[in-house]
Amino acid sequence: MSVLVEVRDLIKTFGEGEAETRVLRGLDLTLETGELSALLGPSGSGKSTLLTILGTLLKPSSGLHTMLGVDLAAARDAELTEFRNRHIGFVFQFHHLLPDFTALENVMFPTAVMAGRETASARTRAAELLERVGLADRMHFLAPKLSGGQKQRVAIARALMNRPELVLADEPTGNLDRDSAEQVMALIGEINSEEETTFLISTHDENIAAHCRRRILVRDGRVEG
Ligand SMILES: Nc1ncnc2c1ncn2[C@@H]1O[C@H](COP(=O)(O)OP(=O)(O)OP(=O)(O)O)[C@@H](O)[C@H]1O
Repeated sequence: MSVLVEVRDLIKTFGEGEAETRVLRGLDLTLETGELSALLGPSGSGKSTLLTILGTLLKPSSGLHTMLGVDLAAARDAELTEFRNRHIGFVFQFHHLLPDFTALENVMFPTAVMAGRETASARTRAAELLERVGLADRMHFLAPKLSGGQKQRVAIARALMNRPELVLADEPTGNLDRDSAEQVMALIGEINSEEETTFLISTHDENIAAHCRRRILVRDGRVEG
């Protein structure tokens, strides 16, 4: 295994002066390639803030953050955007699918839009991914015609479109019933072992954490243990 992500002495504060809140307080974390980890911790402990920083959508106040050996804490915004598009996928609690488009278009669009055109290879890749997540027969359904679990599987396919090394998931099953949540986690487990994609999944649900090989507990802005 090799180191994919490294975070050292990460500090994140919001606000200034008397209103300053220190959310991450010297957090250390290493993620190895191919890990499937649950990110656990009490509400307000800083899990979403950490995921947002790891996703390069938010800058830390200080500390070291590297991924694939690139110093992201020092990178400029344009570099971060490029890096994020190439190497990181996101799955959120709410799927954020575009309602006027089909499952296939929802998976394909982010990549096609970035490339400035709808490429044949993007369409092929999107179709393969939808097959992979068990939605070959739903490809041409408009997003609102899919069930909650199916929408979340489309969101997973979309996150994998650019073959990211890291997928960050913030409560990905928080909006699903128990059976759909289990299916989504089983799928994540399969993709993780087949493709060595590293997953970091924030959750409050022990049943979800049980699918993950590693547990990372955040408390008071630090990783415990
Ligand atoms: N933009 C912001 N401005 C000010 N405070 C913020 C901001 N974002 C988060 N916080 C604060 O940071 C703390 C940690 O929030 P965060 O969302 O990271 O926690 P969490 O562990 O993900 O919680 P939950 O499990 O409830 O989702 C909270 O006290 C929150 O109020």
